Amino acid sequence: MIRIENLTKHYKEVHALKGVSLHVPAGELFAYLGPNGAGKTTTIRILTGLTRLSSGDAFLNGFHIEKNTLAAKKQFGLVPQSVNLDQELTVFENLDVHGRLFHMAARDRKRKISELLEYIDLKDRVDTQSKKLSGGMKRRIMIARALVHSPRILFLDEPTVGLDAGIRRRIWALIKKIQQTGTTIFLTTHYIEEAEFLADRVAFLDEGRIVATDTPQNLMDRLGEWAIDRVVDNEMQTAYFRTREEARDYGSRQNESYTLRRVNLEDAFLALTGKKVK
Ligand SMILES: Nc1ncnc2c1ncn2[C@@H]1O[C@H](COP(=O)(O)OP(=O)(O)OP(=O)(O)O)[C@@H](O)[C@H]1O
Repeated sequence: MIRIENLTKHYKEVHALKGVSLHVPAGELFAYLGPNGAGKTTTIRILTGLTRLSSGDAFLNGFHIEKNTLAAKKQFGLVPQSVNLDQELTVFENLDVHGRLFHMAARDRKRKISELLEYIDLKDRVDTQSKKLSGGMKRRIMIARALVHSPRILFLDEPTVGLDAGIRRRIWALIKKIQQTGTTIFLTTHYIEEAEFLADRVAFLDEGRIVATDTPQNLMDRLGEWAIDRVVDNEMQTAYFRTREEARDYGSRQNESYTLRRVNLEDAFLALTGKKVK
């Protein structure tokens, strides 16, 4: 559904993408994970026609993004990182404008908007001015807006950035629900637990290069199941183990106090790049 081949992007002397290739099959929820500046937004901007690529190819549902732009643009909905609803317009008007851009008939727009507001549990806000909504509601409305024209692919750029933990979980539930309708979802995040919870597969992006692509479980299994953290000479050191017993045994032989915990995706990223995601 999404195919990227050897994609590069230069902004003058900055090499934001240095040859990214990946394939996301239909229906998959794919997370693109990396620290600030890794190139996540640049990739989404290229795929959605907001920035031109420097070299390489990219296809959405078989349509080349620069040779068959119009058809490619119909394949996706985009939820950008920052809130860009028209604050003066009502919820209905914000969604309706989007439907008009895709030349949907008035009756179809009305039906689809009502269906989507029901789906995201905000039907009672249909006539509310967008500026009166909470941050979490605005995010849900932006997701609904991206779905008005029934795209096959949904791009979510940091969909829960700045939201508190409870609201973040609500958005996660909505994203899972959308995937269950068969939509392919491409999500960027620097919240490790978001990728771990949501994604079928994850790509780790570091300085414009993909360093690993796999399921969250396989990426973590490369290290083991248990980790021991301890502070040695003011530095955190982590050791990995297959079993809890091995880890406990190791811990009991150390002079310092230690913390025993399960391996997470952050460990996998750190092991591959030497960096933390956050
Ligand atoms: N318009 C631009 N002009 C020049 N450099 C840019 C531009 N947009 C991005 N960059 C640079 O390209 C690199 C990748 O940026 P990008 O925004 O894609 O990263 P990101 O992984 O999305 O980070 P974040 O999590 O902060 O959004 C960074 O070094 C950034 O400074």
